[in-house]
Amino acid sequence: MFLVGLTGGIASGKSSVLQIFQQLGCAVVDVDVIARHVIQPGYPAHQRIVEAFGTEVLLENGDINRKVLGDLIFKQPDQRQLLNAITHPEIRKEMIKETFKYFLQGHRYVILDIPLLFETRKLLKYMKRTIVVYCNRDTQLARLMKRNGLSLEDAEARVQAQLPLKDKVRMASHVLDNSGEWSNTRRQAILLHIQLERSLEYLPLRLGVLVGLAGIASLLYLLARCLLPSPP
Ligand SMILES: CC(C)(COP(=O)(O)OP(=O)(O)OC[C@H]1O[C@@H](n2cnc3c(N)ncnc32)[C@H](O)[C@@H]1O)[C@@H](O)C(=O)NCCC(=O)NCCS
Ligand SMILES: Nc1ncnc2c1ncn2[C@@H]1O[C@H](COP(=O)(O)OP(=O)(O)OP(=O)(O)O)[C@@H](O)[C@H]1O
Repeated sequence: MFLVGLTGGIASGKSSVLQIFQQLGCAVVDVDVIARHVIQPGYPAHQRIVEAFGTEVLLENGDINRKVLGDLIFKQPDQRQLLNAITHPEIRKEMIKETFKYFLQGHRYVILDIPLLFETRKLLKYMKRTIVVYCNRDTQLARLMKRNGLSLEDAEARVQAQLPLKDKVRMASHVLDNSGEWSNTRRQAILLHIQLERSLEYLPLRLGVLVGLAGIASLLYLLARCLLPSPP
């Protein structure tokens, strides 16, 4: 198995592209979904967020008020770092669990949608390939304002909380241009999936595991022969 990191800018179309890969039967991990999960009431990150940001970031039912917390962290880099320090370790633990599950199921590759892959860089070394979902800045802002009901100023603050998309494009091994029609993006994603499915990059890890298992089996066999009495 090998890992493919999918990233891009806010509202550039990562989740939409991830859905295509999922429909094609790929193993996918969505970090935004995990990020929502680990800050639910009862999870350690929830308590730490309340300790750090106060009860003002809570809704009446105890859930995190995403709008209030978002407005806070997208405009203040120090607050953003604080939230990242609380949430990212919890997110990474869940990602590892989900990825390992796919490994056991025998998938050739797993696509992980990691919005901040190039910003935090912690997981970059584990990615055999990286995909950036790109769209031009005006389209990005327009889609973000429409989807989240944001003003231009708030949308720009969110875009600026991340590395410029053009820089991410330069660092990627594959780029999917999602500036145009949806059908066009879909075509690009399908072609990339075919390419990834044909890749032999899954073999080293699979062979490594097989060799390891064979080694353990041989050891157990030798041990059994030494310990068990030999037949008369
Ligand atoms: C601040 C929160 C509550 C805002 O929630 P909201 O529903 O408005 O946004 P959502 O979670 O859907 O995220 C949308 C996008 O915002 C961007 N984004 C989210 N968090 C961050 C961050 N800390 N820094 C930069 N960009 C971010 C990503 O592109 C993400 O895909 C939420 O994003 C959050 O808990 N963020 C911290 C966890 C995190 O870093 N997530 C990003 C993936 S590691
Ligand atoms: N090719 C497209 N044409 C028109 N609208 C699109 C296209 N691609 C995505 N969108 C719309 O743009 C918005 C952002 O897309 P999406 O949620 O997939 O982005 P994202 O990168 O996952 O966002 P985030 O960073 O916030 O998680 C959505 O409302 C989606 O429906």
